[in-house]
Amino acid sequence: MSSSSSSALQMEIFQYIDAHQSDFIKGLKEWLAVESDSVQPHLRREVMQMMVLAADRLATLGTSVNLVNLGSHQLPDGQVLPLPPVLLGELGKDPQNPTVCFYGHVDVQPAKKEDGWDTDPYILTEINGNLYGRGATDNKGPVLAWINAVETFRALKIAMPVNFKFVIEGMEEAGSLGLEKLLEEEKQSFFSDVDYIVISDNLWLSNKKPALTYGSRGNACFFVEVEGGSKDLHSGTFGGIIHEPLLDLIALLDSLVDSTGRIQIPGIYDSVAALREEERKLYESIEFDLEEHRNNCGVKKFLYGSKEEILLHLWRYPSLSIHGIEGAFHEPGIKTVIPAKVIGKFSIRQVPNMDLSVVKKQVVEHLEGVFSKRNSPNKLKVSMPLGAKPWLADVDDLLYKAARRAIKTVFGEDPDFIRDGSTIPVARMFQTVTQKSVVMLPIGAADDGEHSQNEKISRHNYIEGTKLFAAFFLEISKLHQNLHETSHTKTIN
Ligand SMILES: NCC(=O)N[C@@H](Cc1c[nH]cn1)C(=O)O
Ligand SMILES: [Zn+2]
Ligand SMILES: [Zn+2]
Repeated sequence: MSSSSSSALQMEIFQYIDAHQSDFIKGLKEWLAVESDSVQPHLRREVMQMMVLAADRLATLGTSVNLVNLGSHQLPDGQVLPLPPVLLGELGKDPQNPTVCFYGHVDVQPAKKEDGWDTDPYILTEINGNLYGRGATDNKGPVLAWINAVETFRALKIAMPVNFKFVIEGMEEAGSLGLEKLLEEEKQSFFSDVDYIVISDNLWLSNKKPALTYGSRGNACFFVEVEGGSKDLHSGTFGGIIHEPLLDLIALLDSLVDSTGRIQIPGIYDSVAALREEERKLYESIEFDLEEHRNNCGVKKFLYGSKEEILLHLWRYPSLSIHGIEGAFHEPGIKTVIPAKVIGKFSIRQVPNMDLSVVKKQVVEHLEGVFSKRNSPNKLKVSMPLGAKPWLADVDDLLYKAARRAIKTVFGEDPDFIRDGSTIPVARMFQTVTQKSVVMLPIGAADDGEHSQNEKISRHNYIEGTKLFAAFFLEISKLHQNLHETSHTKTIN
C-alpha cells in the first residue's frame, strides 16, 4: 500500500472513531455498571456476569469466543468459590498477517460511595472531560478501547491487518488465580501462532505525556495471624492481665519497615540486581514532574527528593506496604474490646532477581524472631497467599517500534520508555510461556487514580487510545511484513 493511501485509510478510521465517541462511552457506561469486584467473595456472581457481558460483546464483532472454566478455589476461611472463566477470543486467521494477542481484565478493586467518592462508583459520570467510575481506567476502559478499534475496522469494512486474539480474565485484582495453568495448557494450541503480546493495564508516568512500559514489579503478599483465646474480651475486665493479639501484631508489623522506607527484613535486598551506570543515565532523560506526581498522590512530601531516587524506588527496588488488619475494630466509635484473632496483611513488591521462595523464608524467619522476643503465649501463623514475579522486556523488539510509531501518529510525540511499580502477573507468565515479545501500551494518565477514590479515564485518552490501538494494528502489520520480506530476500540471496 502506498503511503498516501495508508494515511487516507488512517484518516478514515480516526474520523469514524471521533464520530462515534458517544457510542463508545455508552459501551463503557454499561460495563462500569457491573460491580465486578473480584476481591470480595460475595460479589463473585457479578464478576461472572461481567465475563458473559464481555463474551457477548466480542461475539457481536464476529470473534469466536471460548469461556474456559477454571474450576474453583478455596478461601483462607475454608469457603470454596467458583473461579470466573477466562475468555479466549479469536478474530481472523490469515497466514499473511501477524497474530497479536491482547490481554486485559474486567474485574475491579472494591469501591463504595462511602469510601469518599464524589459520584456513584458504578455509574459512569462525565465531569469536565473525565469519565469517572470504578474500572474506568483499570481496566474496563482500555479493554473496550481495543474492542472499539476492532469495531471500527468492521464498521468501515476494512480488513483487519492482523489476526487478533483476546485473553480477558476476571481475577486479576485477586492475583490472576488459575491463569498460569491455563497459559501452559494452551501453549501448543491457542498461543501456538501468537507473534506479539500487548497489555494496556497500567498508566503513563505523567498526566499528559504518553508512555511505553517495558517492565513491572512482582508482588509477594503476606498474611500474619496472631490468635489469643477463642473469643473477644472486655478490655476493662481483662485488659492489663493478658498478652493482647493486636499488640503482638502491631509490634510485628512495626518491625518491617523503618521511617526512611527501608525494609528491615534481613537479606531482603541481597539479590536485587545491581544498578548499571547506563541504566541510571536512562532515568535522567525521562520527563517526570515531581510536583505533578505529588499532587496526583495528594501527599505533602515524598520519602526521596530527586526524580532518579523516586523512579529507582518505584521500579528498581522492592517496597513493603501494609494494607490492613482483619479482625480489628475499624468502624466509627470506640468498642472497648480486645480482639481474639487478628490478621495483618502486607505485601512486598518484587524486582529482578528476587526469588519468591527466598523472600517467603526471610519474612517468616524475621517475624518468628521478633515474635519469640515478646514471650507471648499467642499463636503466630505466617502465610504467603500470593506471589507474582517481576517482568522485564527487550525494548529492541519490533513490537516496541510499532507501538512507538503509533503513539507518535496519534499523540504527536515520542513516548517515555518506563517501568511500572505495580504488578500485572500475566506479563511475566506470557513471556515465559510463549517466548514472545510483550509490551505494555497504556492509555491511562498518571492522575487516573487506579484502586483509589474517584477513578477516571479522560474522554480524550479513551478516544485517542482507541485511535492508538487502531494505528498500532496498521504499524505492526507493516513492520512485520517488512521484516518477513527482508528475511525472505536474504534467504533467496
Ligand atoms: N493494574 C494492575 C494492578 O493493579 N495489579 C494489582 C495486582 C496485584 C498484585 N498483588 C495483588 N494483586 C497490583 O496491585 O499491582
Ligand atoms: Zn489492572
Ligand atoms: Zn488494578
